[in-house]
Amino acid sequence: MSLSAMAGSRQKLSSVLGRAVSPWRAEGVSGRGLALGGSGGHLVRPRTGPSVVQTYSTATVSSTSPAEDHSQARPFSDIPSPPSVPFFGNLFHLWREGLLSKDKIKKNHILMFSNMFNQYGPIFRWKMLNVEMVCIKDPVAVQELFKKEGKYPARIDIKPWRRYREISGKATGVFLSDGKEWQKTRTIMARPMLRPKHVSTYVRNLDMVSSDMSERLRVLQARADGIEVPDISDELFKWALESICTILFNERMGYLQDNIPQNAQDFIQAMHTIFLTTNALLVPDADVHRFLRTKPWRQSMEAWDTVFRVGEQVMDRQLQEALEREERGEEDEDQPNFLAFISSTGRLSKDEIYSNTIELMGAAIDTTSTTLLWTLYELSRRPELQDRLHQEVTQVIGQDKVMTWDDLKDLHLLKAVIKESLRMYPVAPAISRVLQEDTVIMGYKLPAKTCVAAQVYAMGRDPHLFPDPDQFKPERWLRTGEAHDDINPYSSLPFGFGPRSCIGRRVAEVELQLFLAKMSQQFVVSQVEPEEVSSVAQPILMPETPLHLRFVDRK
Ligand code: HEM
Repeated sequence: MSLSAMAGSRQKLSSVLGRAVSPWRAEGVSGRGLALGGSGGHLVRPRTGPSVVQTYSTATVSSTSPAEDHSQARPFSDIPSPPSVPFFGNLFHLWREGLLSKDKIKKNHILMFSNMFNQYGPIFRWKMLNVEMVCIKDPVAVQELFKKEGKYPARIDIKPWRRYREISGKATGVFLSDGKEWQKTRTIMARPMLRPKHVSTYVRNLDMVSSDMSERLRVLQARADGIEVPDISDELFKWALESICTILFNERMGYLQDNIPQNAQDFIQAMHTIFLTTNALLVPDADVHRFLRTKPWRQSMEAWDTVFRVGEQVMDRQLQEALEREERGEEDEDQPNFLAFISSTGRLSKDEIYSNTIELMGAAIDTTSTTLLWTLYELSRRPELQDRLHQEVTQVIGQDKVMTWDDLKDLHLLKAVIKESLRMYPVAPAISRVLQEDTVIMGYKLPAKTCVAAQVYAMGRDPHLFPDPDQFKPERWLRTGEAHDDINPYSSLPFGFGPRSCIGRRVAEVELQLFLAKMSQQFVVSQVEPEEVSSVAQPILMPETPLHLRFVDRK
């Protein structure tokens, strides 16, 4: 398919680049709706109708409709909370409990949130200086929260990231914008990112990426002479960057090799720095760090500079090459790509196109690669599960065939493995919404602007919601599984929910499916020294210690 075929409302490439060339036309894609459900017809998926069976039973107050009655609702101050003092809130209590030390903060998805639910029940509030939050882990309440998120759902403000845009004059992309601006951008980007018709066209290129990745693993394993593949997370970061760039630009970047361009390495490193400094910058407030020019502030700002510098270079080159091809009258694009599509709509400025594309590059690396890492870790502990996966993949795809979108639909066990991995290790341990109006949740009156966090990690590990929550059991997601009907779909929402949910969900799922299918065809993965690995949230949920994995060829 040519670039012209991807174009929308006749924007000229010249209007992105400032030169005169022929207009791009749009492909007419119909249908609507976001990727709310799982990916396989045989998997349990969130339902949007009335609440499903509530399996959580420790709620001290009713969480459903009667409580919506504002007149009967209890005041905000009645919500259980750790001991608090005026202005400082729970600061001293949390400090006394040791939850604010650098090491403990990383474990707070367990130490603070999971434990406080045990202590206070399925809803509690906490406050530290200017940050106040209500945490919930009742799936029915989570469903209520999303139902009431309003026309322009908003997450908690990640101030340091937003400040960078303000200071540098860069446009705000879909992740950080709110209100009408968010809605406009989201509507434009949802088409190439979420519609199956678009996403299915990325499969061919992504299949090549996963084949190359398998080859790379084979080479690295041979070099390691039967011992672990060194720096497996670094390899997965490169895989994630190669995958997303293939989707965004329809071009292979060549990142699956030993020496990748310094720019790409800088980009990956800068994204890690941005995540690693975020928690520190939120307390007491990003502006205090800015005023004092603290180390995390400087590191974060430099990292954003790097992300934009590299991202802009990549995009300048992509647009320039596209322009030159058009000027030569070449119709050499037989695959759609994201950049061509959003440029062609004519509804985003060049700065907005750049910021949004760079945000997608950034959002795609640590999320997808960490999910893959956790999945490999769990698979390495279940050789019999790997055999069943191998069987499924060889039955559906065979040994060498190029994988297609239709093939992926039939990989039910593989999809259940990914769902289970995300239940136990959700990249984002919590998902927040800032209430747009006064709202009653679980029988309490919450004023507008309250930040409510659905604690995804805590729900995923709740034995009332998932029997044996610390056991990796993909079977629970299969229709043939014994307990699947009891799973409340709102109890595992690793990609969030509703119109503000992860826009990269479908592409992430396809990338993971292709990688894991190829890997199951060809390798058995094992841990060099089997060991338990625990998680840290920084703020992405990552393994606390490096994983030592070995990939043994099945041939
Ligand atoms: C396993 C991989 C991934 C996970 C678990 C994940 C998870 C999430 C979550 C939890 C959110 C917040 C949703 C909400 O507030 O309801 C989110 C938002 C977002 N994600 Fe992902 N993500 C993944 C991969 C990706 C990829 C590959 C991309 C880019 C291609 C991406 C781009 C974004 C963007 C742009 C948003 C903000 C959307 C908006 O505000 O409208 N994510 N993601």
